[in-house]
Amino acid sequence: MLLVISGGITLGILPFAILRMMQQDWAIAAMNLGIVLGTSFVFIHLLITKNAKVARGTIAVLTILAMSTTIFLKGAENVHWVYPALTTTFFLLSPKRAAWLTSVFLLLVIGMIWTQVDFLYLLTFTISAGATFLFSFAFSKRMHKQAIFLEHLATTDALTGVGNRRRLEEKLLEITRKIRRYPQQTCSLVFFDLDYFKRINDTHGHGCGDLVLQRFAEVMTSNIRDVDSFYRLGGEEFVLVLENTDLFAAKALAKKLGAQVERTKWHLDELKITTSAGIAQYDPKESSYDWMQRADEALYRAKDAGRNRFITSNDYSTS
Ligand SMILES: Nc1nc2c(ncn2[C@@H]2O[C@H](COP(=O)(O)OP(=O)(O)OP(=O)(O)O)[C@@H](O)[C@H]2O)c(=O)[nH]1
Repeated sequence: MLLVISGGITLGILPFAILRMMQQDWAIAAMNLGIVLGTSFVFIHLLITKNAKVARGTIAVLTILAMSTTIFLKGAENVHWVYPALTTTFFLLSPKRAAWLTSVFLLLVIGMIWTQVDFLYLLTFTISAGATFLFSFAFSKRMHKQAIFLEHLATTDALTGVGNRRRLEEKLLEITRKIRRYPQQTCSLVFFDLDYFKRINDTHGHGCGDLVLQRFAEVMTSNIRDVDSFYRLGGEEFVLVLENTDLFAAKALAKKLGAQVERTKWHLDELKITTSAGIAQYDPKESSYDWMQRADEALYRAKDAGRNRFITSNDYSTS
């Protein structure tokens, strides 16, 4: 979308820039050229970095600058360009940033046309532009809230409230990018799985199993650092992401958490629950998928070795 907008503006404004130069209307030609350069930069930057934030900010600022310059050079008869500039800015930026930028813009425009129009025109313009500002702000705020809510729904496990597989994949992508850039940093993954969970469902019912999963997630999240994060991969399989933690420290923590789970009081006194874990430290040469595969393989080994075990990818030979 932003690629189309920036590419479209570049191609749309370029002929006008050339036309103005031929007409020797240098001020407008310079402004048009500035827009063309700015949007070309956005287009190329977006293609290379895929960073939409910079693109949104740059297009919004260019829009405001272009409209202000037009009104400054061509006078109050061009003041109607304020309305699309307001809605465009609220479309591109967060409600707060857009409100700041457009407030400054509106004050600037009022300052520029002040002496060119009569009082009634100025009043009408101020009220209509103010109303556009307010409705754009309210609309943008609502959209922003809904976007945050939808993002939360799409990345949260409904039963336990911890992040789901999608959020885990986003996190791993962020971490693998960071460690490839700074290879001295470490990060370890711990795949946790409740042992014989099917028996709990079969003996006490699915509802009891659900309560165990919820309590398990609570126990884990309340015993890790703020920088660590915990996710449900699906079923009774969970993943702990430990930043700045090597394999050795991750194994020690996994054991500690496993012991904590064993000591936990569940809603039924007779429940005794243990966990198994597979641990792998990130190797900058591998993909996040391969990293997860190694932790999963270690978990498989832990189950195979009798459960209630904590095994790292270095504890067995892969050859
Ligand atoms: N209550 C509940 N059960 C679930 C949920 N998701 C998956 N399960 C159940 O979890 C059980 C997992 O069983 P298995 O894969 O055999 O694992 P297990 O019994 O823990 O055996 P090991 O992992 O080998 O120790 C299955 O019975 C699933 O139906 C859920 O959201 N709630």
